[in-house]
This record gives sequence, structure tokens and C-alpha cells, in this order.
Amino acid sequence: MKRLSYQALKSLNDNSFRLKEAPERVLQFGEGNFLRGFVDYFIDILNETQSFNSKVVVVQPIANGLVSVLNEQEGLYTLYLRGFEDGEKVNRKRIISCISRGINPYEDFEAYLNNAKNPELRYIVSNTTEAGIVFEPKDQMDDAPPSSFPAKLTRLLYERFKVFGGEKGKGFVILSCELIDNNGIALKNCVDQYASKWNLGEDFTKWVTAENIFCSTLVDRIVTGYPREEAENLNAENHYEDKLINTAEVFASWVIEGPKTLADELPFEKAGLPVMIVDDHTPYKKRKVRILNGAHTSMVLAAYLAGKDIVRDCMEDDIILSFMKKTLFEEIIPTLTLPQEELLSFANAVIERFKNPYIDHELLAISLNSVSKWRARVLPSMKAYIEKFEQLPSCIVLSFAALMAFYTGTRIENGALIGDRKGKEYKIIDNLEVLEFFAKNSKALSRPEFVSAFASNEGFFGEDLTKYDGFVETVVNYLDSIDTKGMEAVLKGM
Ligand SMILES: NC(=O)c1ccc[n+]([C@@H]2O[C@H](COP(=O)([O-])OP(=O)(O)OC[C@H]3O[C@@H](n4cnc5c(N)ncnc54)[C@H](O)[C@@H]3O)[C@@H](O)[C@H]2O)c1
Ligand SMILES: O=P(O)(O)OC[C@@H](O)[C@@H](O)[C@H](O)[C@H](O)CO
Repeated sequence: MKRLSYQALKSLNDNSFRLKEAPERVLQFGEGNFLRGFVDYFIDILNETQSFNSKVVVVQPIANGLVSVLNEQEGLYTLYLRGFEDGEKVNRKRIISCISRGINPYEDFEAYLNNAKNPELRYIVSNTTEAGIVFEPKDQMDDAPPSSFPAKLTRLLYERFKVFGGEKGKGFVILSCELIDNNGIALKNCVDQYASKWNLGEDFTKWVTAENIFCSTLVDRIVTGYPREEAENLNAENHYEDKLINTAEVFASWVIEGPKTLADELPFEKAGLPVMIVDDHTPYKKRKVRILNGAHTSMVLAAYLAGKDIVRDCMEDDIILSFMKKTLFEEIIPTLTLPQEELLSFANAVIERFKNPYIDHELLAISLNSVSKWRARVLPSMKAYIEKFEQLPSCIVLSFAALMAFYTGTRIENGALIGDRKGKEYKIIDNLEVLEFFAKNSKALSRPEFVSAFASNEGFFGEDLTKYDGFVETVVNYLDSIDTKGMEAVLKGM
């Protein structure tokens, strides 16, 4: 079978939309599933419907990655969007052709920097995970490349400044998609820190601020990536081999905080795409992180221990669905200040999205780094609930106990702590400090000591959770019940 390429599609008489040649106007940090199922999809639609006429150059942010595979396929890949739209089942295939090439800056740093000299380049997008936007003090101006994403970006901006610093309108619109608070501001702060540390001069710093727009954005789409089980059949159906097939839900939302003028140059709205340009993205972010990500993080660890493997199966289980609904409607939503109707409608839509018959969203994939996720996505709801109702939110506290039960293990192997579900081992992935805490303490301490030691670790939670009245005792009781009755029975009792 031929590999996916422009020639292969031609010989298959595939007449779907493709744009082979166009100016490279977008530079993208990250070649992962998410950006390919979200931003690149939007750009592809703009190219087809709005004559956006832009190609995307993809930069691999870390040494290992997929740009070589992307180049083997001339930037092409197949995206399947699956779910419901206006009540109808949808399974839509699209060959995405907006990517011109991928660059690995660890192999060809010059090719990376040369992008700065391209006068047509206007947009920079990134998704380098929650770990990507960091200031790494070891990074030097003459590293080729420096290790962190913000340091790589600063190098590129400096090259741009050297070539076009005297011209108006040659800065970039920078759209950060990382799921951290105020991602655009955080990125700009790192760039400013490098500019100062590397002595790049006041003119450069002024140019960065005056000529570049750092937008904080909120992204929302469940992108499930390469469909391992189905790939062989899909390739056979398509008559070409695609090593980068991507899958995602149909729903998408991109909220971009930036000047209204952006709407003129980025015609998302005209194309009917779910992208909003707003003055303040933070209410949307809070709603999404607390409700959607909060529902994931507060449910999946308990559900996994109760024997489930994917999100949809949880939605088909009355006990788990009731637990999630109680968490959402009685403990999370009452703590949010946005209009209730809007919150309820968002939460109901999330439940429908989790039921998506086409998407197998693995609980173990969502469980990655659950300690920092619980802190960022669930703890704020617990605190707001205690403040409002002067009592503990029972489902949220159970989710904390479920996290501890899920993380119970004593052996670390190849960077993962090994857990046990009814005699079957699973991998717990988080940062080493968290894994070592559990490996050392889960069995060595008494249960109250274990819960107190975990809950009081300010490095994990930013504060001491033992200060909340009854918190430790309730978690200990839940853990006792999980041990004696099993997770399913405890969830049923809720
Ligand atoms: N998949 C989804 O449904 C979804 C939805 C919304 C947001 N997100 C977020 O998007 C991010 C990426 O998800 P994905 O599904 O594309 O994952 P992925 O594993 O396919 O891609 C990860 C990308 O991040 C880069 N990366 C990893 N560690 C990095 C580091 N330390 N510094 C710089 N770059 C780094 C990799 O090079 C790669 O390009 C995650 O943080 C996730 O929270 C994912
Ligand atoms: O991607 P993570 O690992 O940060 O979190 C897991 C899920 O909660 C997340 O991927 C959601 O599905 C996504 O944020 C929806 O937009």
C-alpha cells in the first residue's frame, strides 16, 4: 500500500480539498495530536473556505517527536471527527493539507531560525503541554537550540527583530494553547526574562511588546489521537497508509483573548468556526477547567478502580454517572459565579460529549499527572464549596481518597509507579517526587499518618489541606471503606 502523499492522492483520484503550495504564514510549536486535531483543522478550513492561503511550518519542541514522520507524508494526515452534531451522528473524514513541513531544531537549528526571515510569517501557535512554558535558567543565547520552548521563541523573535525590527507590522500574533492560566502572559513573561538575562537590549524588549500580540487562549476539544485498533482497517479503506491518523470529537471551542482587529485578519467567524475573540477569556477558562476537566479528574480514578477503562463506559454505568452528576451539579456548579443557566447547559453538553459513541477516551490516559490536575482542576471547587456552605463536599473529598487509592503502590519501574487493580497491574505516571512519596509511604505509614502526610504536602497542593475541618478523617474513612467494600460499593453509597 502506498504511503499518504500528494501523488498517492492524485493517483487515487481523490478530489477532496488540498492546498499544496502557499506562503508559510503560521509557525507551530508542537506536532502532537491536539494541535493537529484542532488548530491545523481550523486553518485547513480557512484555506478551503476563506482563501486564507497559508501553510503551517511545524517545529518539534523537544528532541524526540514526529516531524520526520510528518515530512515522510509531505505534512498530510487524515483526521476523523466523530460524535453528534445537531442530534445527528457524525463521522467525518478530512485530509489535512495545511502543513508544509516539519523542522526538528535539534537537527537543523538554522532552518528553524530562517523562519524569522520570512516576511509572510505572521502567526505563531503553540501547545507544548503544561510543562512547556517555563523559564529554564540554564538556557543560553548561543545554544542551538536552547532547551525550553520560550527560549527557542526568544531566539526566533530576536532574529526577526534584527531583520525587520525597523518595519511596522512585522511582529507576530502569538496564540498559546497550553492549558495553564493566562498562557499568553506566562509566555511573554518568559520571553522578557530571557531578553533581560541574555542582554538583548531595550530596543528589542520594546519591539517585543509593541509589535507582537501575545494572546492567552482557551482550547476545548477531546482529541484522542491515533486509533491503534482501527488503523489497519482505516488504511485499507483509504487505500493509502497514514502513520499519523488522528481522531477527535466534533465539538470544539477556541476562545482567544485579543484585540477585536484580529477578527479581520483571522476569518474564523466568517467560516462558521467555533472561535471567539474576546476581551477576557478567564470566565470561559474557569467554566471549562472546573466543569469538564474537574469532572474527568474527580471521576476517572474512582471509575478505574471500579473496573472501568474508558469514559463512555462510565457514562453507561448508573452508579458512576450519578456520582459524576452529583459532583458536578451539587458541588462544582454551585461554587461558580457565571449565569447558572449557562453553566448547566455547559455541564449537560459535557455529559453528552463524554457519551460520544465513537470516542474511546482511556481513563489511564486522563490519569496522567493526577496530583497536579487535582490541585488545579478540583481543589478550587472544594475550597469555594467550603467557603460557601461551611462543610466538606462529600464527592470531591471521595475523589481525593480515590486518588490516594489509585496511587497506592510500592514499586517504581521505568518511571512509573505500579498499581494493582484486582490482581492486574497498571502504570501510574506522575512526577518522580509524587511517585516516590507513594512508593515510600503507602504501606509504611498508618492510614491516618499516610493521609495527613499527603494532604499536608504544600509542594503538591500549594497549601496544607489538613487545615480543613474533618478532611483527614473523612478521607481515612473513605479509604477504609474502599478497602473493605470495594470502590463500586462506595460510589453506590454516595
Ligand atoms: N488531547 C486532548 O484532548 C487535549 C485537549 C485539550 C488540551 N490538551 C492539552 O494539550 C497538550 C498536548 O496534548 P496532545 O494530545 O497533543 O499530546 P501529544 O503527546 O500528542 O503531544 C505533546 C506535544 O507537546 C510537546 N511537549 C511535550 N513535553 C514538552 C516540554 N517539556 N516542552 C515542550 N514541549 C513539550 C511534544 O513535543 C508534542 O508536540 C496536553 O498538555 C493536554 O493537556 C489536550
Ligand atoms: O489532556 P490532559 O491530560 O491535560 O487532561 C485530560 C482531559 O481532561 C483533557 O484532555 C480534556 O479531554 C480536554 O481538556 C478537553 O478539551
